[in-house]
Amino acid sequence: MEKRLRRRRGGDDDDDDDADAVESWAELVLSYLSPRDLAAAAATCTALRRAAAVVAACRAADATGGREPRPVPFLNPVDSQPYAFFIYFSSSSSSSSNPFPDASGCDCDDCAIECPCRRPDLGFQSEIMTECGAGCACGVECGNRATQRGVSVRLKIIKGPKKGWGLHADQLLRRGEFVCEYVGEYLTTKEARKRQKLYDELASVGKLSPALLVIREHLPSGKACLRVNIDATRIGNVARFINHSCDGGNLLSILVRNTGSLLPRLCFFAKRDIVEGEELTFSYGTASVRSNGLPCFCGSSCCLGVLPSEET
Ligand SMILES: C[S@@+](CC[C@H](N)C(=O)[O-])C[C@H]1O[C@@H](n2cnc3c(N)ncnc32)[C@H](O)[C@@H]1O
Repeated sequence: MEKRLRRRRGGDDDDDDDADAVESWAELVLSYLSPRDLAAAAATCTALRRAAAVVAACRAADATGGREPRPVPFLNPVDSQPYAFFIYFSSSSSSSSNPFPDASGCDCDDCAIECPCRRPDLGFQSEIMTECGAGCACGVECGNRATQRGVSVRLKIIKGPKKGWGLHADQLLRRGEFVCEYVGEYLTTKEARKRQKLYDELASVGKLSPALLVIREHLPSGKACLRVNIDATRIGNVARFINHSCDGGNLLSILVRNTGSLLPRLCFFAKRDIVEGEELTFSYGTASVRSNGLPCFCGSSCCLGVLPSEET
């Protein structure tokens, strides 16, 4: 950041000490400010205005802020909004180091060949997959941790006239290829209900694009159901930009459970070959559509006209 700032200023030697001080903490502080607060900070002095411009340009150039293997840029052919603001949390957060020494895990020489963490009856197209976890001896490069290395395919976030920002492939994605995890805050159902109410109010007047997902995992007994609430509205990753399609979309959503973990993670894989530039979509669900549902603009021939929204 410091180097970039200096380059942008053309190496002026007459910048005062205050400006240098600003540069040293600008990235740390300004990159956490909302666009409104960033603009307010920029209005206070020249040094902050320069620093804020760099922060804004960096955000637009890479939504991940360097936290994924590849940058994911924002592109906006619709209006002047340069980026969408949220706190980025990397999908590679599922650590391979073991914070719980007693946690169960495998000790294989090569998990890609045979591994107790891998359920052989499950695989691509199944609704649930299992991967090595924090208690396993293997590292992040293990062959049974395909969804734990972050977003390694090329993606871009493009704003559309009706659906807002959407996630697009920026390369050919092969059928079955891992795309990204749906990263966000895991909420209790009580908190999810509280937030959903607020989000509905804000969304109905166009002030927010909520990204609160409710997942239900039917447990093997068939008698119980685990409800998981993931809210990517304020804290999340690129998956928070995936829009809904009534035809089910081109992404397959699969629950992935790491050995030793109670909660599953929701991961997206290419359902078929997806060409460069194509928008990535999945179905938000066929659950009962609420009367205050937002209009759906997925454009598919089977569009219901209203966004599915689960009763929370
Ligand atoms: C998870 S966010 C997706 C990213 C969002 N488009 C944005 O700009 O941040 C979900 C929100 O996107 C919009 N959205 C998603 N799919 C849509 C669709 N098919 N038609 C209209 N709006 C859609 C709705 O506002 C929805 O609440």
